[in-house]
Amino acid sequence: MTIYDHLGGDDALRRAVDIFYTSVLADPILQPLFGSGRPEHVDHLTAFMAEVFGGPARYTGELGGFDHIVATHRGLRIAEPQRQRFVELMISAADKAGLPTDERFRAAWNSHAEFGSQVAMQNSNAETDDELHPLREMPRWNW
Ligand code: HEM
Repeated sequence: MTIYDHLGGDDALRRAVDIFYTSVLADPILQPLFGSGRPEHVDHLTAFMAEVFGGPARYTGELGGFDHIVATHRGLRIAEPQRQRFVELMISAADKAGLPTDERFRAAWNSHAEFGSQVAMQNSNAETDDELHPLREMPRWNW
């Protein structure tokens, strides 16, 4: 079974991402990066994470794929305290959304947040293509 199926599929993932995004927009450290928010963010982040966790590849097929997510983060200049807060809110969204609590799933969820936020932060601060994170394709999380 994929991580995506284990966590409850699209409904459960979307619920967690929705809670996460609401908490981001209410957070004094993160909100300045996100402004007043974008209505499509929850859908796009849900699609991205679904694909990473073994669900449908809609982010690659319909939403611009990996190159687009790199481009979106470039120039944001994410700082380490913002990256850490992002991870904390992602972890707490899993609790609030009632996602499974088994250690194996939570380790996957948390490590994805940690890794993805490192990639996003590096790409957000890259001034040349050489400074981008070496990851060049959608990551895939497996058990
Ligand atoms: C696991 C780590 C991350 C993932 C999976 C991720 C994913 C995404 C996705 C899917 C989008 C929307 C792009 C689109 O429209 O297709 C996005 C946009 C954005 N992300 Fe990230 N991101 C991550 C980390 C971060 C971090 C650490 C920050 C800042 C602390 C950040 C800040 C932003 C901002 C400001 C936008 C643009 C606003 C928007 O499109 O709503 N991201 N990210």
